[in-house]
Amino acid sequence: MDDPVLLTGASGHVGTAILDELAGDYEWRCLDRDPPTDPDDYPGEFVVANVTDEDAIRDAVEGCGAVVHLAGDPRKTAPWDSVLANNIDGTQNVLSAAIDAGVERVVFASSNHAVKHYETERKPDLYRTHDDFRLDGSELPRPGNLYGVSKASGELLGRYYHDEHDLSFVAVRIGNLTKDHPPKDYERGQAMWLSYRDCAHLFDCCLTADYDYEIVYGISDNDRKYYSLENAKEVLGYEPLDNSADWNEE
Ligand SMILES: NC(=O)C1=CN([C@@H]2O[C@H](COP(=O)(O)OP(=O)(O)OC[C@H]3O[C@@H](n4cnc5c(N)ncnc54)[C@H](O)[C@@H]3O)[C@@H](O)[C@H]2O)C=CC1
Ligand SMILES: O=C1O[C@H](COP(=O)(O)O)[C@@H](O)[C@H](O)[C@H]1O
Repeated sequence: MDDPVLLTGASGHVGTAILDELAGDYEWRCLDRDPPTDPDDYPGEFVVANVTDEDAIRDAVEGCGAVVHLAGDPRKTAPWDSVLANNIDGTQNVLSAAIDAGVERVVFASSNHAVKHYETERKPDLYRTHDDFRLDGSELPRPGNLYGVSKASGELLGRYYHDEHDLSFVAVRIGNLTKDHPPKDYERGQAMWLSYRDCAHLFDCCLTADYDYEIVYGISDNDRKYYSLENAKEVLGYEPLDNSADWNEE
């Protein structure tokens, strides 16, 4: 990817995990609604803008070859007015501007909460190693909250822009990104743990592989798991290094 990559929500946890490893690998254009404490902490240009601001997003995406779209309200308790504006309208603005600017691919931060109700009738067994139930990305969403509905909506917007405008789009249903070690005393979190370095590697794969429209799961190679990594491995070349079982905290 020679053209700039727009990274929305650059100041957050996922943005930090990506930039920690990949700051020097792309020409980044970072964007966040909050100004950075120190712009020198970020590679390239830093754009302060809200993804709900159509004109600002059109300017920000100009000349980019790809967008990694992370910005949004990440709270699983987020109310409808917030996810409607920040997550659904914001994603529509980003995708629409990307198409008009000729952007080739968009990588979208979706979530485990888009499919959380698959767990309802299977927990806690599906969090344990003896259970071989897997979601593989081909299933319909079953959101666990309005935040999950907004993430499923982002996936659907991507589907539309792929089919209508040939945009390469991948939705990464991120599990539980936690720095340094898996969540403690939390089986579900251990089953969907995503380490920082695996996160960066997965988004790197999303920026380099060839695909049309994909939904992949973003977790490390945990012994406990109920999300399949096959699609991410086969389509994107994802090779995770971490496994929550290595921490032996269960
Ligand atoms: N951290 C995790 O384990 C997971 C994260 N995700 C998704 O990944 C994305 C990033 O999550 P985190 O980095 O954890 O969240 P975060 O809250 O740490 O970072 C989000 C960033 O986006 C910015 N932002 C929020 N609304 C914005 C708007 N309207 N316009 C511009 N910037 C805006 C915030 O200022 C913040 O810097 C979110 O879309 C979240 O839903 C999905 C699943 C798991
Ligand atoms: O989508 C998200 O998921 C993670 C993990 O979910 P949780 O139910 O284990 O908390 C969450 O931490 C993050 O805030 C959210 O954006």
